[in-house]
Amino acid sequence: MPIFPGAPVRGALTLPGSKSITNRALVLAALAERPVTLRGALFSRDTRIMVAALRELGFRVETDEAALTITVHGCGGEIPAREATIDVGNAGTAARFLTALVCLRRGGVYHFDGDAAMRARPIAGLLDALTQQGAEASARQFPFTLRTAGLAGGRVRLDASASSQLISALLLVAPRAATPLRVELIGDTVSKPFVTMTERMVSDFPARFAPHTRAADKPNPQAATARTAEAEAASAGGADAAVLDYEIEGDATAASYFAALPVVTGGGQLSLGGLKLGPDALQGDTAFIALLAERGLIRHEGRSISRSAADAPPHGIDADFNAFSDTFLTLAAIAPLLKGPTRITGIAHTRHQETDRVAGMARELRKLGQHVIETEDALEIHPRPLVPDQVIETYHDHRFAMSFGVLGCHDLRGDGQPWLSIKDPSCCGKTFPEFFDVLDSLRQSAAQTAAVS
Ligand SMILES: O=C(O)C1=C[C@@H](OP(=O)(O)O)[C@@H](O)[C@H](O)C1
Ligand SMILES: C=C(OP(=O)(O)O)C(=O)O
Repeated sequence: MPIFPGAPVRGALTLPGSKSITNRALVLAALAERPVTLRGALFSRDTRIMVAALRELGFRVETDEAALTITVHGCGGEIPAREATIDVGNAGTAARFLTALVCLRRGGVYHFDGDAAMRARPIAGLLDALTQQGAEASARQFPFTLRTAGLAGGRVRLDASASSQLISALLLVAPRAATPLRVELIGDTVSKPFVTMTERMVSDFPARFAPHTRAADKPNPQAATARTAEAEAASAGGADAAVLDYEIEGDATAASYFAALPVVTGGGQLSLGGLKLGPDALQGDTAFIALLAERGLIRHEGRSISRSAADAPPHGIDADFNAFSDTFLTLAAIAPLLKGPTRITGIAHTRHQETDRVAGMARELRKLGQHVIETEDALEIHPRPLVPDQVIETYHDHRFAMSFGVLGCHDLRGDGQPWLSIKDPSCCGKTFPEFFDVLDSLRQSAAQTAAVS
């Protein structure tokens, strides 16, 4: 698909719901003792995979895509289906969170598989930890069958150096273990803000249960009191009042593309609806916007991102992206337009994501004429004149499609004509199905503004 470049963007857009928050909230709601409605939920391939899997496991889940709501009828920590086949696609969150979730059931048999890419993604560390709790896995990567034994709790050793999602998976189910689960980490932790997000969501979720208590076999006086209070509130307000609401933040990783856009189109101003900032915000990926603002590439005030044609030329950035690595591709893709080299470190773990992102990014940038130095953990991009008329390979990775989609908005030849094409742009459906429509409508409104002024 050719990308049409645009004039300086000006306008407002609403971000889709966060993938990470939606998929965590779906799991927490499935574990809750009363129904929860997620509002502003993301509807994309990754969240549909999670919804389908929860239904496969016997949970009642109602979706209303027009209203962006999903209502989950949780089963208080029980997993209804004793046997199920679960397809996790290429959704890391679904793959890791569901593997841990099913282990709450004693005597269950669950068959897991995913896309070809998922068969190469890390899961062994989590399976090893769950094995310490009595589960038996037929293999140490997808596909595998998991025979489950419930979660007894106690000490569990976990190697999560490949992905923070392995930690989050255990943290989401830990409060439902029969006794406290103590996770001892072996090796380094990557993507730390996502672990904090999990901890905060587990403790703040509206339909929170009393930790380490299974209603059926381990009554706890405190939990019983909480449940009675909830039941009274529900009967006083009628059936609808029993449904709790949970608001999903706009996706901060998706926001990175629009934060980069004014740099690419030579200025403009965008308002990012749904972006949540401040101490209550859950997503560490907002650090990307702060980084661009701090280094003078954009101005940033609340939800507004801007850049004026009169601003100093944007310079290359040297930064450690370990904590917000999904956004490194956004910066790497626009690095050819920056003055001087860009150096991105802390990204070795992204070699095991949708694709080997470090190698893939180096390959695509070289195709565009850039001088790229690739090491295990880093990329150094030295800008060179862009080579037009290239087709960007996306490797089934939404972030390649969206990042290079943003670069393509730069009017390289100054004639408003496409100079870059994206192969398989629909892979952005993993987290942001409407991405290219939003980009196109911003381009059209920028063109109208340019024609009027
Ligand atoms: O927990 C999460 O929601 C995520 C954690 C990160 O993965 P890793 O911990 O594998 O880096 C991130 O890249 C992914 O998009 C979402
Ligand atoms: C790494 C990503 O996804 P996943 O949740 O599949 O790990 C991502 O969205 O960039």
